[in-house]
Amino acid sequence: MLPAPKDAPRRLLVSLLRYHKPWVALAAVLLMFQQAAMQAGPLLVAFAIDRAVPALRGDDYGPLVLLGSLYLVAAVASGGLQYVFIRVAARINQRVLLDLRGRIYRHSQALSVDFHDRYTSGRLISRSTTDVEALRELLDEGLQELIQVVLSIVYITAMLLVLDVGLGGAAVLSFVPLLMLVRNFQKRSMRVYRKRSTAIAAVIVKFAETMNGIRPVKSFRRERANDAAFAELNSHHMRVNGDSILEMARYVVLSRLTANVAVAAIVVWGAYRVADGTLALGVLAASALYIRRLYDPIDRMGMFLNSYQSAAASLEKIAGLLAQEPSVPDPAQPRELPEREEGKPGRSVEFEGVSFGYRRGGEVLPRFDLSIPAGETVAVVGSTGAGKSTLARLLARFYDPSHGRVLLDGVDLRELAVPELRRGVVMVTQEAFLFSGTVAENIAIGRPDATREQIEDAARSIGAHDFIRTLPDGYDTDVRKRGGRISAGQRQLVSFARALLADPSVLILDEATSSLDVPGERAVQQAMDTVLHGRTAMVIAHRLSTVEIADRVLVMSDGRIVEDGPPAELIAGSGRFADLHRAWRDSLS
Ligand SMILES: Nc1ncnc2c1ncn2[C@@H]1O[C@H](COP(=O)(O)OP(=O)(O)OP(=O)(O)O)[C@@H](O)[C@H]1O
Repeated sequence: MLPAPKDAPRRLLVSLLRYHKPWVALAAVLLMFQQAAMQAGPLLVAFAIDRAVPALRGDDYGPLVLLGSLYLVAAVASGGLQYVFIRVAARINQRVLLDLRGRIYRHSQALSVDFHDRYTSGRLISRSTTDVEALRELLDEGLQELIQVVLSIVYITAMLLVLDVGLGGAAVLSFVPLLMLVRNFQKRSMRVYRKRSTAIAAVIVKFAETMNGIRPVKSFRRERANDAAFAELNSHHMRVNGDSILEMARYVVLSRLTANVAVAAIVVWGAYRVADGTLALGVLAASALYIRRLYDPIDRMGMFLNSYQSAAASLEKIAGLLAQEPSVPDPAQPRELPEREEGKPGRSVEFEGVSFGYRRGGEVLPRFDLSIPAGETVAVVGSTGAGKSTLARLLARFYDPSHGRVLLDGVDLRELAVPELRRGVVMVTQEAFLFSGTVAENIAIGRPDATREQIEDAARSIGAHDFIRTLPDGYDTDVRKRGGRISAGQRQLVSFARALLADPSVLILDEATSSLDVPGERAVQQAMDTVLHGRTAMVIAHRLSTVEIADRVLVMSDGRIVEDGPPAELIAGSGRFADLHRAWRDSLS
């Protein structure tokens, strides 16, 4: 679980309700009047028995008619107030939930890549679905229950004391064991609810992971193994859920038993006193009704505690998530990039005394310096795990270096204003991800204000225009609906068109490892030439043809740059790259 300050859940709830203070106050006032109207009933019964019945014997109908009318008015008022209250409460609750879901989304998106390396999307989905749902239950039912319970206890105790101090006092005393039960239930159920929230998150994580990786699942025939793993998580969730129901059942049974014993004792005592003549019959009848009503809320208190504990466990998790700070924060005093000279291609990049390690694990890139002049295309090669992607991610500022600085035209990336960084450096990743929306929208992601003409121009320059036109709705084809029809090579072309339109000064390209058919490969190669032209570029190269168009090659091994020079020079030498190049050539012949 993510760490959060101890009172973070409470503070989160308060901050969510902060904007709705007047409405919360109105809801509280409505409930106060509603409860007063509701609790007037037994008192009116006492008057009816002790006053109206004797008056009736003297043919005086007045008191009975009055009491009957009052009873009716109280019942109608109670119902009417309850209706208005429900509407007000729904208004508050829906807005609070809207706000919370929005906060979770915005915050999760703002957190840095290293957070998402650790915290799976399944867990995030669980936070914004089941955990928000737990809060909804608390707000929709729980809080209303709580206020009603507290108010009815206060009103009823006051009524009982007014009717008869002895009976009232006895009823108050009987609350001591009940409160002890409540406390005990609260402690035990919190543990269970924490476990339950984790268990349901595990179910969702497994689900999301399987469906995200459905292709490898199919190709490795993982269905059975996954079914077994899922069944285990699913039944664990069921067991933990069962535990929470048992806790509730235990509480309900014990509290009812205690309440019934108390009612019996008080009624027996009251009956003796009526027989003695120290208590009026109407007062006993009203007291018995009130005492029943007094203990009724104890069950409902259980319901409230149930939803409260469940919501508290969920709020704890949500608060933990919201307390996370981005590890790659926006600069406090953002700096602009210097004006670009007319005709100068791209911007210069400088890694100055940089070293880096991921949060989990040791140092991946030991201290190094690297200078890339503006307009240069650098191909980075090396064996798997050598640190090529890590180098690229530092330049894209997915992570900040542990030591040293990465400079763009002399400005530290950490100080660079966010829009400048967005325009300055763009990374095209291997998977060429397409978002839901049309092809045109996908191309325009880096420049939302682009006109249709500019979008089509970019696609044309990349060589994607012809295939896009053959799609069912051309540029307006929804990529998710037709996702299956856009091949890997075409997806890459779309992502190149996107990069070309965004027109960054520095382009980082993680070349796809998956090989395409020969025409597809050629099209992608040409598109790459176009997109790299006129800017500074870093390409993680997996193809010989890519290396050959680079001005310079960096060979990486174990996080170090072991060779650095123009491709022709390195090929002619006797180093690692020359070996690699020979192997490549051999594989082509
Ligand atoms: N998110 C991460 N968290 C922790 N360690 C990581 C992370 N990403 C990469 N590493 C580690 O950093 C080292 C360098 O990885 P990197 O992905 O930069 O290599 P690469 O040269 O790009 O490899 P490939 O060609 O296979 O993509 C590896 O040892 C890897 O295990």
